Amino acid sequence: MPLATVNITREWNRSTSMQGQELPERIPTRLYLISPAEIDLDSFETAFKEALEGGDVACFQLRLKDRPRDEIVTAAKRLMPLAQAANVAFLLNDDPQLARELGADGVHIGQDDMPFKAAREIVGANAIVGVTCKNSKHLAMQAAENGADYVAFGAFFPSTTKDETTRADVDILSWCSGLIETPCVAIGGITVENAPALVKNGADFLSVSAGVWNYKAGPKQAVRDFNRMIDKVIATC
Ligand SMILES: Cc1ncc(COP(=O)(O)OP(=O)(O)O)c(N)n1
Ligand SMILES: Cc1nc(C(=O)O)sc1CCOP(=O)(O)O
Ligand SMILES: [Mg+2]
Repeated sequence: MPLATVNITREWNRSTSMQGQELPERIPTRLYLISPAEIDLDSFETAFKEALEGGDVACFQLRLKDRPRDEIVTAAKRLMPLAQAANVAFLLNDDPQLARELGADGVHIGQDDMPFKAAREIVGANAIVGVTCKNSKHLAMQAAENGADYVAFGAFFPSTTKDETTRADVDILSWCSGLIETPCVAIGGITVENAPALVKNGADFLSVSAGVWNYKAGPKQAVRDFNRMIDKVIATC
């Protein structure tokens, strides 16, 4: 399985403070893009290429909900090479078996999907397996103990992409980044304008769909503006 060289890990840079102690510096939060639930492949491929041209993106998740398998396969075969050529991890939503068959870099599973251990068994130790934890510290600790590569909290804001969500508070991001090594992903209605609080509170990744694909100035400018916002916020941390 071609594994993108992107590591979903949180490493701490170290710098020496004035008093000579070592202080960890924040690794900048990174973007994790999610496809719309339904796409026209030709026009989305154009938008996807534009987003990748806009700047740093860590991951992309293909999340075609309730679409025929052959449509998902066709989209993955078109989009995955673009992602991996740009060193962006390509994840599939919901379906570990299909992720493995497609040679994806990983899979995202929620609480109503296949259990983590079964998913890990299918995709193997080298693939990325992320887990939805909504607003639950218990789910996050359980996923981390099981070996999840990231835990996803949300929704932090109302989402136009997913109807049924559980509201999460930014405190869970600072709790997670202060307690567990597993990287934390923030998701749900995230925009350039409302994301600073998520970055400030320790989100390792911002998982965004409409905030990029529906951005007024286009997906390339969206990625650029998200990264500029992240750099600005991290500089003040
Ligand atoms: C990064 C990320 N976080 C959460 C989700 C939601 O997953 P799930 O709860 O399984 O809901 P669906 O996306 O399957 O509708 C996600 N996909 N990605
Ligand atoms: C896929 C997904 N999961 C969520 C959760 O709360 O678990 S919110 C969501 C949709 C993310 O898209 P947008 O950035 O357009 O809100
Ligand atoms: Mg799911």
